[in-house]
Formats: sequence, structure tokens, C-alpha cells
Amino acid sequence: MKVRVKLCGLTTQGDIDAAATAGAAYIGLVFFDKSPRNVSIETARSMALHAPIGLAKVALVVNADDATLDRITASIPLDMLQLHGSETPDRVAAVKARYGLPVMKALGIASRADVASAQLYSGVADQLLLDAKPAEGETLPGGNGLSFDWRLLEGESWSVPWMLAGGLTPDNVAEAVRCSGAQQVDVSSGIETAPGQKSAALMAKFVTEANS
Ligand SMILES: O=C(O)c1ccccc1NCC(=O)[C@H](O)[C@H](O)COP(=O)(O)O
Repeated sequence: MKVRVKLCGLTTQGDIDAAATAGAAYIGLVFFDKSPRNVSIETARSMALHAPIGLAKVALVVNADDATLDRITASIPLDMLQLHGSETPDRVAAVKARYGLPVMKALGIASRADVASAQLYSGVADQLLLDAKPAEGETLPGGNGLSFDWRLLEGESWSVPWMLAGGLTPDNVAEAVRCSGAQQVDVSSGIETAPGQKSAALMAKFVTEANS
């Protein structure tokens, strides 16, 4: 089965072209002021309108309120919302109901207990994104290039689709897929030459290696 790849934190129309050429299934647009990958609503809209049909456009937000989500969803044609903060299952349900879009909840994994906590969202989120936990004092809740122990997912079954994320690169993604059993993977810093600077060559290599 082909591994579906989400390339996150794209910031230009050129990045969209490169993601489509590489064979990505999803692209992620980050709405978080402190991120080097943050995009304005205007930029995100032009990128989303530029994306070919079939490339799913995901808006990533962190503990966003309804006013923020209203602005994003009113302006940008989207296929999914990614909640990357400390949103509760009730908040996930409320966002789903208000916007009528599929919601992916990102969850930090560092222990078996975290895996059990992530399962609490499988009844409410449409997808889960299993990511590394940020280091203490880290500014960004994600996109830090940190991996978690993929063996924590061994033997786990999920009732909704999930993506593996955190510290994936073209060099380790094939092993990560083998070890975790992931059918979907997400990457941000592993396809960059500098924070926020995506590389078309690394995108292509990542998608190829994810399926090797
Ligand atoms: O990428 C960011 O700057 C970011 C900012 C705020 C919240 C989440 C963020 N990224 C999350 C992602 O979707 C990343 O793709 C995921 O955490 C994996 O990142 P990386 O380890 O850099 O591949």
C-alpha cells in the first residue's frame, strides 16, 4: 500500500508545485505567529487556490478560538483542520460541528500513557497525528525535528486513520514506516534547508523513501 505523505509548513506557491510534483497527499499551512512557517491568511488563500485538485489542504492551528477559525475557514478552501495545541476532545467535537470539516488532532507521544491518552481522541477526531513532545521550554509545539520511540506504537490498533510525525527525514522515514506500521507520515523540518525554507529535492526524496 502506498504511504500517504503530508508535507507541512509550506509557505509559497513554489512549495505547492514541488509538493504536487513529489507526490504528496496533503500539504500543511501553519497559522502560528511564532513559527518560521507562519503564513498570513492572504498568502495561504493564494497557495490553496494554486494547489491542484487532489492535493488536500490542511490548516494547522494551535488552541485557536472561533474568531480565528472563522477567518481562516471563510477565506481559504480547505480539506482539513489540524489542531496542534492542547485542545480537549470536547473542543475537537465543537470545531468539527462548527466548521463541517474533518479534524485531525495532533498528540505528543513520549510514553505508553501518552498512547493511551491519544486513544481518547479516536472517538471524536477524524484523524490523529502522533508527534514527538516538544522539549521543555521549546517555543513551537511542533515542527522541532524531534522523534519519539516508534516502538511505543507497536501492537496498537486505532479506529481512525493516523499519521506518524516528528523528526522524520528522507534518511529515516523508511525505517519509521517499517517500525511503526504507519500508512501516513508527516514532515516539516526534515524537508528544509533552513527553518521555513522548503527544498523541492528533499520533498521528492522524502516521498520516494517513504515508499521504499
Ligand atoms: O511547523 C511549525 O512551525 C509548527 C508550529 C506550531 C505547531 C506545529 C507546527 N508544526 C507541526 C507539524 O505538523 C510538523 O509537521 C510535525 O510537528 C513534525 O515536525 P518535524 O519534526 O519538524 O517534521
